[in-house]
Amino acid sequence: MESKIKVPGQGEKITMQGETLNVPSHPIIPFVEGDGTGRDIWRASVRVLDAAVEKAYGGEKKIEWMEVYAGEKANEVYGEAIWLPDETVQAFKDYLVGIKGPLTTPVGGGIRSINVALRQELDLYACVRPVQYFQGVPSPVKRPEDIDMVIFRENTEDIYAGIEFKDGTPERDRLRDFLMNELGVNKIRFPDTTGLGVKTVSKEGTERLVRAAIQYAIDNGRKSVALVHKGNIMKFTEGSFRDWGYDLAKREFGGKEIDGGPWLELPNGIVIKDVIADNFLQQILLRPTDYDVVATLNLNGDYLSDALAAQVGGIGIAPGANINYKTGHAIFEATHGTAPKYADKDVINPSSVILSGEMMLRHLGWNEAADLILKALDKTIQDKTVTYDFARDMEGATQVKTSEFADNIIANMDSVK
Ligand SMILES: NC(=O)C1=CN([C@@H]2O[C@H](COP(=O)(O)OP(=O)(O)OC[C@H]3O[C@@H](n4cnc5c(N)ncnc54)[C@H](OP(=O)(O)O)[C@@H]3O)[C@@H](O)[C@H]2O)C=CC1
Ligand SMILES: O=C(O)CCC(=O)C(=O)O
Ligand SMILES: [Mg+2]
Repeated sequence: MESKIKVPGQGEKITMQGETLNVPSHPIIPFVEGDGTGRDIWRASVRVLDAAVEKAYGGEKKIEWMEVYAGEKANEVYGEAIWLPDETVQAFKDYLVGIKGPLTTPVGGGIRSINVALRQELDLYACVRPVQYFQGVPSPVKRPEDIDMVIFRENTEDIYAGIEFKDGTPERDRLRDFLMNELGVNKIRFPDTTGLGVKTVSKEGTERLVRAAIQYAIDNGRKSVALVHKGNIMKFTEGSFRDWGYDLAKREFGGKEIDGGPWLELPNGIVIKDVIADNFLQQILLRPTDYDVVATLNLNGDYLSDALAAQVGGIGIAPGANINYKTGHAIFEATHGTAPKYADKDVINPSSVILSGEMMLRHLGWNEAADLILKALDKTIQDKTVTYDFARDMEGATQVKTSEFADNIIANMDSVK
């Protein structure tokens, strides 16, 4: 099939030297615009990212953007029902670092998640979602400023991986019969209408995620890493996640038991602890300062990241990254989805993708441009010129469009520099 990707005439690939990224001054970075509100958000975000780089480096550095296609736009561009073209996956592999907007996944039947597929194809095992509060953002809790957490969500395993068999299919019948006849699973109801899913959690998958979380805590001077799980019920998946996490912290990071365990303290004072997921959900509302870096399984991480985002103002301001720390592959993306009811209305909050871009710039070592984005976004919120989601609960706010919000951030870069 003829390639639809136009490689920019200028710019170079980002490469990996050992375990370090080698970033040219004009890196080629693939992007997927995204479905639904992705279009408005990307249009606004790319202007903010380019302006930050231009203002921080005066033209010495520049991102050469390369559009690659996935989701609904891939169907349009390739002219058939192709959701994730091979050349898109290959481009993310070849160029190492990319960014994407949200992509639609139908509920029930239809295609499986392209977002999940990309994470699996590139083995982007850590989904890193920082949750921080920007002063002035309306929040449903009394002290949102107490929330400062970074979620490390395992990104390639668990029930989220989609090993499922629909009721009434021969595959479901075979798996059910195997469970009942070969493994003696006969104490639960198994009506014919049962759908079956498989939850996979491995030691290797757990260790590389927990290792990344602890390393992040060490590198960033954080206080604790909490292993969040439902290991009392799912003993050999979520329970093992907890046990393997503690073992790794002892073996590789010198963790010593506090008062006979299971909590540990690392030589630099970082506490490794664990908490059962339902309890965690109430504690983050009541005592968020008890939590800092969080390491958790895939589905828990999905739920927790939206819940925590709500506490600091909503998923409109919740960024993220999907990273493989060994290969250097990374795709940055917001926590939220396509929010289809707002598509093409130029109203949605672009902050999550802008902040995902900010994380990407920091990942490249372009901290000056990243800092500029944070400061300018902060000022824009302080000025109370915000999109509908913040304006509806912010006294004295002026509601602006997605594109205007981006204009204001760019304009504010000069005053905060
Ligand atoms: N990584 C990805 O690509 C993801 C894709 N999805 C997919 O997106 C589709 C829609 O999912 P859905 O469950 O509705 O979740 P969404 O995250 O798309 O939207 C849920 C609600 O969150 C609020 N919201 C979302 N984005 C923003 C934003 N940028 N600014 C302000 N508010 C925002 C809106 O709330 P309000 O109505 O209050 O204004 C919106 O109605 C599904 O197909 C799903 O699979 C979902 C999550 C991640
Ligand atoms: O892939 C999807 O459609 C949903 C993904 C999601 O909710 C997430 O990554 O947080
Ligand atoms: Mg989600």
